[in-house]
Amino acid sequence: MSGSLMEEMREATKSFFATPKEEKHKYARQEKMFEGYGNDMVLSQEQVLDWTDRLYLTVTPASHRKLKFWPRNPPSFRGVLNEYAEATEQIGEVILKSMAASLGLDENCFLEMYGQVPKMYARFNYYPPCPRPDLALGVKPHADRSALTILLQDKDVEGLQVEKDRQWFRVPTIPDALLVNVGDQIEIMSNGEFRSVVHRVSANGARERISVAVFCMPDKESEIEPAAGLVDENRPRLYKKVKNYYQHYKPGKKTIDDAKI
Ligand SMILES: O=C(O)CCC(=O)C(=O)O
Ligand SMILES: [Fe+2]
Repeated sequence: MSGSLMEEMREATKSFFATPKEEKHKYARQEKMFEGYGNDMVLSQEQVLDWTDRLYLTVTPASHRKLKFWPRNPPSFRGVLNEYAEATEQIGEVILKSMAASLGLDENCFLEMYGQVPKMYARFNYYPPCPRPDLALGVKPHADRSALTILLQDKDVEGLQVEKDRQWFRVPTIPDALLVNVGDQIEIMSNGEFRSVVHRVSANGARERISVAVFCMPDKESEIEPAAGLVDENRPRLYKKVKNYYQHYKPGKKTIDDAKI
């Protein structure tokens, strides 16, 4: 993907979040629905909210788009997102093939489990400056329920952190790079060879930050499970067969634990 397309996507995202709130509310998500503009879905009174505003859209297949949630302002938004989605889809495919091949599997092994109608959702994240960054997080620790997440980070402002060995490590911003996170579904398909990464976003006292996460997902009718080539007497099967995994979310729990044998 060209650096200029990344920059156009960042600019369109910033411009959307900078429009007046009446404009953004035209795309507001309905209660209990994930698609549209808003913030955290409130599932309990004790819930601590993330310090962020979001816009959540289905981007592929094009026939599943709900255009009523696609911003008209800035006017470039829809065209840029369309182009960005096509480029991202191709990158996702190349990475899935390479990941399968790197494990000695047929390169189409993961793609075949993806089924007929793989999906991509885009989540546009806006993190306003936070008066008490010591008390809040932009996004709480979580692992993505996608297969892969292709992340376009802010060009200037850091915030993302990944967990390894019970420690948090900051992820630097690299202007012309996309960051690819392994999600839960690749962990399952690879029988744990690739691990879904736990990550969070810190709050920033001085500067706003944006990011665009594209979640790549198998068809919800498709069953996914550890690839047969990765299971033998020395490598026991670690995960069950799952379907429509994205909907398995349980607040406060690690979704992947449900899939473990
Ligand atoms: O803002 C970021 O860098 C990460 C956002 C994220 O983890 C997500 O949207 O799932
Ligand atoms: Fe995430």
